[in-house]
Amino acid sequence: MLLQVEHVSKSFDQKTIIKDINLHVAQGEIVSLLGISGSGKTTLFNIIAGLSQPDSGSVLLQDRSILNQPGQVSYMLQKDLLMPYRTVANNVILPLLITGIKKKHALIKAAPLFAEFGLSGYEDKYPADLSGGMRQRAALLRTYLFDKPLALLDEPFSALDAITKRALHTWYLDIMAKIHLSTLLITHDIDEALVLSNRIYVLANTPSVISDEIAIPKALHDASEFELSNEFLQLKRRIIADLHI
Ligand SMILES: Nc1ncnc2c1ncn2[C@@H]1O[C@H](COP(=O)(O)OP(=O)(O)OP(=O)(O)O)[C@@H](O)[C@H]1O
Repeated sequence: MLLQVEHVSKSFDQKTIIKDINLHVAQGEIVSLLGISGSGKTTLFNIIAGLSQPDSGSVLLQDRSILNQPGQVSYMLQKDLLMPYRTVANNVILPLLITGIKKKHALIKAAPLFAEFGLSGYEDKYPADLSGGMRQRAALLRTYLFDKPLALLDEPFSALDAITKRALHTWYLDIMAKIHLSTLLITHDIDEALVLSNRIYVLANTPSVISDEIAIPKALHDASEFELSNEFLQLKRRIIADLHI
């Protein structure tokens, strides 16, 4: 198993936020953690990223504990956080520069990926020159270049308008089919979770527990117009019931 989160609990100021969380991500899977705002998604994300310590429980990456060890997984935050004064290329290659690769070599290594990520011709532009969707693609490319076994994406598409978001979902599934980046995706968007994930964990109740786990069969994703199908609606109803909304 790539990632195993076992019996993780965390409180702030004597208030338990997440309780006895168990989840896993297998190699190549896209798994969503779905919960309403304030349910503790970011709290769990920070624990997996090694930025925060749980009160109890363990986090294993490839069978090795990564508790309190930042830098073991790559992550992308809600806001893309590209540096405004660096060109797109210079933003994207940061993970390579951090590992000591020379800028010239980093640019050579990243060059073919600009086309893959739909950023050809924008290498020398600045983040402000890009659309919101392009900025998210650049941030995702930067996350990918961290070259860690697992990527944590915290609501990567939440700041986008509905049409751009839908286009980016299609793009995301295409690129994932090529790069097979194992991903734990945090979202509060039920449709997004259903469209993008192999499996979904629903975070609900107070304190938050994993209240449901839903596998989306590949055949459903492959079907045309999955989003308009009865199966989609049934799964959405189930999640709405899980979330008590
Ligand atoms: N460092 C902290 N100190 C005190 N309370 C905190 C801290 N971090 C988070 N919390 C509390 O934990 C709860 C869960 O917050 P968290 O950010 O994990 O939720 P979330 O599901 O990611 O929400 P959103 O979708 O709005 O980002 C909130 O009530 C928040 O106020």
